[in-house]
This record gives sequence, structure tokens and C-alpha cells, in this order.
Amino acid sequence: MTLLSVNHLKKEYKSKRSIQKVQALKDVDFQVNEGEFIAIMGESGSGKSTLLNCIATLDKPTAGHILLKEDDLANLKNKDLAAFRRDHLGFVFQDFNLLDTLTVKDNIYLPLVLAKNTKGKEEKLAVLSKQLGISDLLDKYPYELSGGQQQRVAIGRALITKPELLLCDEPTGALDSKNAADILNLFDSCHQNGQTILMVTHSSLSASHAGRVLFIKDGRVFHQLYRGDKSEQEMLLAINDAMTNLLGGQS
Ligand SMILES: Nc1ncnc2c1ncn2[C@@H]1O[C@H](COP(=O)(O)OP(=O)(O)OP(=O)(O)O)[C@@H](O)[C@H]1O
Repeated sequence: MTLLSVNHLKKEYKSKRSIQKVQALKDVDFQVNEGEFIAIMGESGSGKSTLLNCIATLDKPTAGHILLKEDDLANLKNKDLAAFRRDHLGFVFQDFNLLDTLTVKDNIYLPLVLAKNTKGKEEKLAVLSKQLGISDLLDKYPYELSGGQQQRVAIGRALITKPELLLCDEPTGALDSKNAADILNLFDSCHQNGQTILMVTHSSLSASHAGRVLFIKDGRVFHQLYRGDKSEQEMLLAINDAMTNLLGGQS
């Protein structure tokens, strides 16, 4: 079943230096089924963050539509956007974005507190923290944790509300290879548990965990690669080939 529909999305920015507009997205069109793990790749400036920000309702498209199930995001009123994000979306960023004044536990509880939906929070936390391997970190503060541990906490905060869609922007970008691999394995298990994930990344290795990779170029979906029966290693080679052939060798 389709969870997300991105229909003929266009986004123009006014340029500060000239009257000419920047066309960040020209005609982006794709669908995401429930339970899919999708990576979005493309050269710097190809529009990946713009696309993610539009889906996250943090930016408004110039034309086209984004539907999450039946909800057309264009119909949401500004005053309802924060609640929509809280109720339907989870976010994982490169820089973790945890609040240093709150313990790990309270960082993870935050979306539930904001939604005034704290019933059963201890049980939800216990299940999630076990899954994420952070049960013994719950009373610590973010500045006491390694980058990999902080990203686990950020994933906990993103998942505690059981969002329909998890949006990730370079989630392994600030991590060393061991911690990046651990985080990617976590995404794999979330995916196996049915979580739908959309991840922007420059990393072929990160993208090789996805079931489908969308390559963005010149404001459009230029190419798609399905994992199918490929192993992670075979997918990695296929992604690197695609990057070399289609995008001019960037990875
Ligand atoms: N607020 C803005 N105002 C004007 N132009 C913008 C704005 N945000 C992005 N752009 C332009 O839109 C295009 C797409 O930018 P975007 O940040 O989406 O690319 P990206 O693929 O995420 O790049 P990177 O991989 O470097 O993060 C670029 O040409 C960029 O300069």
C-alpha cells in the first residue's frame, strides 16, 4: 500500500544575487510503499535536502503535491504543521540534535510530552531502549555519550511515537565507520519490523542497506536502483556503478 506520494514536485528559490530563480526541484515524482527503506542520493546541490524538507513540511513546494496516505500536505494549515509532524513523522539528523539539558530518558520522552500522550511511556521506553542497546544510558546526559550512542538516542526519540515515516538526513555523516555500521544495522532491524524509512545520504555504503535507491539529478529522479536479491555488497557495487555512470563519479 502506498504511504507517500510525491507528485510532480517543483521548488523554486529566489536567488539573492540575481532575478533568476534557482530551480531546486523541477519535477520530482515517486511513490513509497508502506514498509519500504529508500535512500536518496545525488550530487551536492541536486535538491536532496529540499525534497526532504518539503516532505517534512518544513518547506513548501512551488508546485506539485505530497500525500501521506490521504493527507495532502498542501492542505495543512500552518498552525497544524507541528502537530502533523509530531503525529506522523520521525526525524534523524546528522548532528543528533539532542537537548543537552535533558537526560537520555527525557530526550526520548519529549515527543510524547509535547503530544500530551505520556500514557504507558515507561513500557514504550523499555522496549525501545532494549532494541537500541541504550538501556544502561537512560539517566545520562547527551554530552556524556559517544556520537554513536547519541545517534541511537536520537533514533529512540524519533521512534517513540511510532511514526508512519522515518526521515533521515545523513544519519551516519558524523560517525566513524564502526558506529555508522551499527546505526545502519539498527535501521535494518527497524525496517524488518515494518518501519518505513526515507534516508538522504552521500554514502554508497549507507544506501546499500536500502531496498531502493533514488538518484536525483537536475531536479528530477534520474534513476532508481532496486536491491531485489542483491547482497549488500552487490548493491554497493551497483550503487557505485550508477554514481560513476550517471552522476559523473561522485560518491
Ligand atoms: N533557501 C534557499 N535559497 C536559495 N537557494 C536555495 C535554498 N536552499 C537550497 N537552495 C538551492 O537549491 C539547490 C538544491 O539545494 P539542496 O540543499 O536541496 O541540495 P542537496 O542535494 O541537499 O545538497 P547537499 O548534498 O550539498 O546537501 C542548490 O542549488 C541550492 O543552492
